[in-house]
Amino acid sequence: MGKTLAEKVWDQHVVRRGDGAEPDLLYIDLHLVHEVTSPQAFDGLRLAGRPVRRPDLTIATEDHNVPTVGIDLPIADPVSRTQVETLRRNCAEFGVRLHPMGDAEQGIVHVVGPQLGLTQPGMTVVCGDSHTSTHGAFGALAFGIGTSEVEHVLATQTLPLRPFKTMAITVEGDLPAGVTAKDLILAVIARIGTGGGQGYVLEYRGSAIEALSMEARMTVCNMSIEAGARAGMIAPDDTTFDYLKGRPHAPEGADWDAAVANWRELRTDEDAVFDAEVVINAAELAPFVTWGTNPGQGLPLSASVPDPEAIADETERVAAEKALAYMGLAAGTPLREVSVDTVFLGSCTNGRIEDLRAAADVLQGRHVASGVRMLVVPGSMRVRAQAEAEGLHKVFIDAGAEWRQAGCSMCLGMNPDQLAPGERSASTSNRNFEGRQGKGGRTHLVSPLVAAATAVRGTLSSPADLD
Ligand SMILES: CC(C)[C@H](C(=O)O)[C@@H](O)C(=O)O
Ligand code: SF4
Repeated sequence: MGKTLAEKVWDQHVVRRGDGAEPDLLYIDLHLVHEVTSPQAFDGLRLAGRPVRRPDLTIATEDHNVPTVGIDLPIADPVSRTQVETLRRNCAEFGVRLHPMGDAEQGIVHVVGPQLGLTQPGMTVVCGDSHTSTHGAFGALAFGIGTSEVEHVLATQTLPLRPFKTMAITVEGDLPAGVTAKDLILAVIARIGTGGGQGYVLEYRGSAIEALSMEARMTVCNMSIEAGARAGMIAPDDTTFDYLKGRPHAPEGADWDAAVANWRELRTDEDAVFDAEVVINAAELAPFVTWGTNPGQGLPLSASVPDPEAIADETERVAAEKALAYMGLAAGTPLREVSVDTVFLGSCTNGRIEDLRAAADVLQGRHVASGVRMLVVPGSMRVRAQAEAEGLHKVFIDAGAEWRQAGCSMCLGMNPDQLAPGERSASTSNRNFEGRQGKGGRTHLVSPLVAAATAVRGTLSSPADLD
């Protein structure tokens, strides 16, 4: 029987087979590190007197706790400052490459790896961060790990793991105009639920996936974790290779040719069998927004806030009632009439250059509605520099949006970028949990196109509503 892409990558990395009784021991090709989940791992190494086994396969960046204004000043918040200073000390002591605040390569860990060409097809990639699934867009097996696993990888460059199940998410057809990768993945999560992917590696495939750009593929894989999956993957193809070629860490010359030849083998075999399969018709998708407090509580923008009474499943009904109470929404309200205070464009889901271009395109010659604040936070300093080279920052500033430095920012509000209690945002990030963007803050997950149109109209909108 043939193998799936995930199984191929897995098999190529087994250092020792556990044969069921014990987990397999897997070799890790790339370990990404940030300030939130690494301090105890470095402490553990220090206590045991161990070095970092492969500093050359380990790279750190400051992202979660960094402010997005005044980055030349000391960080005001003592907890954030300690986190960042601890990462700096640990990286210096253990010889790990770090991109600190202000550095040209600093940014969100999942934006930095791909843009440097560190993330490559067929690799195993880990990070103490759930959205490591992003890197699966390159055909890498990439997943988040806990802090004790971070320590294990730092010490040994391996990880004990039990095999995952595999699920194909096959999306055929063409996405309608104005429908993006973000809408696609929100629709997938609404369909399979936030627990639907549990225990699985998802492989996104089909003509709609093949047609996506590399950055759009990252948006899709990024949110695999929001369906509960361990990882999401897409088979590498010419889109992948074109994106990688010439990046700082991509192979060169004959090594490049050899690498591409190997990467072309990284496809699910015709006769491979997935443990589960979901089929989606791209032509039926529409701009999607969430109305609730988990990423599966989403609907097309043209719909209305659902009525919990009409939900048959008791658990879902109770969850919907609770979500609507928190979100301050009444059943039956058209989603297009929901007004927001804040628009956040950024995060490892939608903080890349194509996302900024898409939003700027909508904002060009328009203005953010009065009473609405819009934060534009590039996913990395490199994205920021590129946007400035293209003049996108001018479009944002002229439209009345705030042009910020790179980081996670309002995606989770571990820095000063937060919603006040009761405030409502349209956000291009990936989680709408209670309090995620600030205590009492209410989050609607949207695409960059919807974010920009919403900023202009002040209510949840798509660019088509602006004509
Ligand atoms: C802080 C970190 C551990 C966390 C994650 O694992 O995802 C964060 O990035 C998030 O998005 O909630
Ligand atoms: S941008 Fe958001 S989801 Fe991504 S790593 Fe940062 S906090 Fe997590």
